Amino acid sequence: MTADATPPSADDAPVILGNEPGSFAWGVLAKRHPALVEQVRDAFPYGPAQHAALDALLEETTHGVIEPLAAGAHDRERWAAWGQGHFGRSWFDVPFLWAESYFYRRLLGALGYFEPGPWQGIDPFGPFKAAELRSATVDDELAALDELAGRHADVQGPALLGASLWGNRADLGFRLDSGGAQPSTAARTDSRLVADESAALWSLLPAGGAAASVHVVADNAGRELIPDLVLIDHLLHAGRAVEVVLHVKPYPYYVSDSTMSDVVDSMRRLARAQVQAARYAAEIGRRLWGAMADGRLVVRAHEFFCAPFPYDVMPDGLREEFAGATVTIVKGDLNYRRLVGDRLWEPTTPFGERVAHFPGPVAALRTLKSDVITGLDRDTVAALEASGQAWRTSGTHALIQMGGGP
Ligand SMILES: O=P(O)(O)OC[C@@]1(O)O[C@H](CO)[C@@H](O)[C@@H]1O
Repeated sequence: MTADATPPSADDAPVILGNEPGSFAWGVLAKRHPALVEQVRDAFPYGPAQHAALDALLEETTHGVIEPLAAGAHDRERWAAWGQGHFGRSWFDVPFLWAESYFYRRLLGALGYFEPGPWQGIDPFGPFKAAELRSATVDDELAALDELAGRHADVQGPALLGASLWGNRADLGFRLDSGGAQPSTAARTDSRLVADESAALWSLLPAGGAAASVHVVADNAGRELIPDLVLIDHLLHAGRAVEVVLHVKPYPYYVSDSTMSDVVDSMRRLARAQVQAARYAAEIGRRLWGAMADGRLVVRAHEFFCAPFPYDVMPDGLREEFAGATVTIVKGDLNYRRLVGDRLWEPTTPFGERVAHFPGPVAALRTLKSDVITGLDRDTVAALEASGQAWRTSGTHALIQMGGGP
């Protein structure tokens, strides 16, 4: 990673680019994206036009320069504006956040996702998401919920928050780098929270308080979305919240990010868990179904969630929505990068300072899977650095941080 030539202000840290060989960002562009193109290619019986488009995308992203969207693309104007100054440059020389986001838009475009025709709306990551949802690991995780049935809200709440937090480790893009290995329970128990401000979150959501409006900005489908939904059910059922708004992506993104159809699949998986003798999971599924029906749980898919920008430039409509929330829970690594800015911050940069732009209280729940980090105390940073581990990027560490505007 190197500094952008023109950082917005002298006080800001360098914007992350992908042009330093060996860096995390470089690895994503040079290795993770090409591997993903091949995985997707093998997962569907695509025709010659799609294969040719994938070949061209592979060549462009690894050796070429960034091309604009094709004439006639429904969002060509929008991306032309979003990408000013980037077209014609190497994919490695523009902000990493922008390059990744545009890569997913282009990958879907190459497969005919947006065009009227037989491939329109077919999620290229669907087979990977479906396999995860069918897995025995999910059976076990749903069955384990029975242990929480009937327990006090103060026991359920922290347990379910932890499940939602560590669910973020189950990220299909991340597994492209980890040889397809599922994160093991052993790895999870070795893992550490580098910051835990969950007490401040719970203070906004007392059980039985029931006046809160909670927004949840979702991240991955499957093994992350299920615990997110279970946490949402807990907030509603324990009277910690009167309504929850769940924000998902408008189209498939970053491999496993949740779309509306993933919400439906996860809710079905919960509601049908009875057959795996996971009774409490099934009860939760039915309650969530009911909450959707009576409007206490609402799902939204704003286009900004697939935009290549940090959240400090979110559009006014979205800003107003978050301003009305008691708290917004923001899940995952990418959302964290967008929340604090995709820059090489000093790890001790106060998180609160970085998210002062957010229009209301915000809680970040994230396992660490990229170089961006803020809000750590000096001792924690020293211990992490001394550990010799790849603590920033390996997903072995996690955080819960609180901040936000008025
Ligand atoms: O947002 P998530 O699912 O927690 O993580 C997304 C991720 O896997 O993708 C990016 C690299 O492609 C990194 O920011 C991060 O490692």
